[in-house]
Amino acid sequence: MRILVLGAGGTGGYFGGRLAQAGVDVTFLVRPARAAALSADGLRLRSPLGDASLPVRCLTADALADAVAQAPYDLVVLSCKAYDLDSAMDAIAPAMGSGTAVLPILNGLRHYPLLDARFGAGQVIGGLCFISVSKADDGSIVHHGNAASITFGERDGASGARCAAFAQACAHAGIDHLHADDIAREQWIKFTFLATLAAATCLMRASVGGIVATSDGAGVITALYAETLAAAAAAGHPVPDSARATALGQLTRAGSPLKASMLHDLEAGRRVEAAHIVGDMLARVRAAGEPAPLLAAAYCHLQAYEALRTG
Ligand SMILES: NC(=O)C1=CN([C@@H]2O[C@H](COP(=O)(O)OP(=O)(O)OC[C@H]3O[C@@H](n4cnc5c(N)ncnc54)[C@H](OP(=O)(O)O)[C@@H]3O)[C@@H](O)[C@H]2O)C=CC1
Ligand SMILES: CC(C)(CO)C(=O)C(=O)O
Repeated sequence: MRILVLGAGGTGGYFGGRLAQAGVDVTFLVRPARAAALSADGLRLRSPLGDASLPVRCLTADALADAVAQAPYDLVVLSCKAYDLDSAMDAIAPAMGSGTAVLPILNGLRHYPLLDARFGAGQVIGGLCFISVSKADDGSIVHHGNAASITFGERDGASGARCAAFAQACAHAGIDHLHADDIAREQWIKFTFLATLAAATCLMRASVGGIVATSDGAGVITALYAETLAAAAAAGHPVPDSARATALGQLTRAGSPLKASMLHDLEAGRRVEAAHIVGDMLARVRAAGEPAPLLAAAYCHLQAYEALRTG
């Protein structure tokens, strides 16, 4: 399977790097500054699952059409931030021939209608990932903790040769993965968990452990999670009881250092995916006719942060 990974930041750098390390045919589609750094230093991973320093193939958008003419890609793994989606879709467009699928691993759901409109729903696989990872100032990919998994599946429920081939590539690279038969269910389990985590940790500027150590912290997080569950139910994908229990356990664990990647971005003064994650969840709960005062407070806070950040 020939794979093109858009972006060599946290998630794309980690998963693409692990695939490349195992000898899978991977090329990174990156912007010029990242291409220069990757050509000079290779891709460096710092991870509890093993450090690596790898020579990797990379391309910039202007060279993609020629590369595709020589040999098309089977799969494009999309790992940009949501606010870069338009430019990322422009960049991958020359690779999106009729036999090429795109697998987004972004958080949230709002990118799917946009990808469908641009490339056709049949070419868009459902995906998500669980990992805590970032690109350090020196360009290396720093993985925090041991979790590093990808979940993917055809959105029409078909078993699909392309997902099977990607599952095989992940297995070959030792990447924890789930080829899901109901990807919408997995997406809603992740989206409700993540939107709660992002809203709570960004609003309180604290880890889960820091929040639940306060007098009402666990109750606030539980109430936030309940707001998001209403959106999942209204979408026809209610979060199963066992998944709720697991999520709430993680969201209210005493002493937990867990923070959303959005809080890491916020603490570093970077742009955040506020509209894509918390704002979109809020809109979905409201469209379902349910109250969402805590999501509204979190989204208000994030918008105020963005306004201050951009001056
Ligand atoms: N980080 C994490 O722990 C997790 C993140 N996620 C989700 O994954 C998604 C990606 O996050 P993350 O990997 O952290 O983001 P990063 O910002 O670390 O990486 C995104 C990369 O995409 C590149 N990119 C954006 N637009 C283009 C373009 N047009 N052409 C080429 N490259 C482009 C950026 O390049 P450049 O450097 O040039 O700007 C950047 O390196 C987000 O939706 C996030 O919420 C999900 C789970 C965990
Ligand atoms: C919750 C987590 C860490 C899981 O991957 C995540 O997706 C994020 O913080 O963006």
